[in-house]
Amino acid sequence: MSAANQPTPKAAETAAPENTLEIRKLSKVFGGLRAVNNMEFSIPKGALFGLIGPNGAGKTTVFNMITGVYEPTSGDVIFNGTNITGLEPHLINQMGIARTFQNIRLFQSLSVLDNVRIAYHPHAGYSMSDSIFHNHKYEVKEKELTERAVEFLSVFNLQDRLRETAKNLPYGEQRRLEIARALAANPSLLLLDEPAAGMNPNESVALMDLIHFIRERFNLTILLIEHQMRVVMGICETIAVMDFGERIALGTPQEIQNDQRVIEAYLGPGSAALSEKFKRKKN
Ligand SMILES: Nc1ncnc2c1ncn2[C@@H]1O[C@H](COP(=O)(O)OP(=O)(O)OP(=O)(O)O)[C@@H](O)[C@H]1O
Repeated sequence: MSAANQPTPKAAETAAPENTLEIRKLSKVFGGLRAVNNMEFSIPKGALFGLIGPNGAGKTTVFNMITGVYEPTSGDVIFNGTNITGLEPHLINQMGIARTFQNIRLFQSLSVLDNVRIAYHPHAGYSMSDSIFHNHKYEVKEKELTERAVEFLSVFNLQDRLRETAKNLPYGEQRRLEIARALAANPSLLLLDEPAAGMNPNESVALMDLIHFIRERFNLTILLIEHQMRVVMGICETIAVMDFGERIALGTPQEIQNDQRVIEAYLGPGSAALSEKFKRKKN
């Protein structure tokens, strides 16, 4: 769909203004497979919200519908009171939603600095002809852009890595750089897809600190998919659990850990009853 043919975002009449994101009866069907079925949740401004579930539950498909990668089969995505369902990914990004990916996506052969400079470029403030003729305006704006990127990278403790090629960074630093790149677009909602995947326990703890830090520093609302339970339970205030495309539970980490359907989804049928028996025996 071209930008000119994009549906105009509509104000959603009933959206609660304090919610940054509302997912309403969202479904996605691939051929015969209902990957997401009537998914619903709301994320208040400033919250840290977790989306979990076994492999293939539909979590990434939800992310892809929020960010415009997939058009929902039905249902709505409301962002800051505006219906953004079906808009192109770049428009959704410009409106203030940024994401990271399950498999880190960086410009692997570029430097750390250039990875962030590229993310800033849509806001560079010079025209195509300024850049072709390398005029004074271009030089000044490029210098400003580099200074901003350096300052920004120091927030992520990557200031000593500016000239390093992205692919040569240790894994934990590549994750930090990916988050920095996403935040360079100045979003208000950040979607993190399995940020702790492949991390050792020390790196996971550092990541949890970083997520708390960026929420405060950049005034963010954060939606997180994560398989490492220690990370999800440790930082999320509310968690939605999916299984076979459906929401099977919603609550605080403590509520989720004790939910029978969640235990069965992760451990198999009958396991909730077994764990109850075990609890009673212990008592
Ligand atoms: N583009 C697609 N075409 C067809 N089927 C798809 C497509 N994308 C996802 N699916 C299917 O939809 C279902 C949900 O996939 P999804 O990737 O959303 O799950 P997930 O919960 O993110 O899993 P994981 O934790 O393993 O990443 C799976 O059965 C998957 O095979």
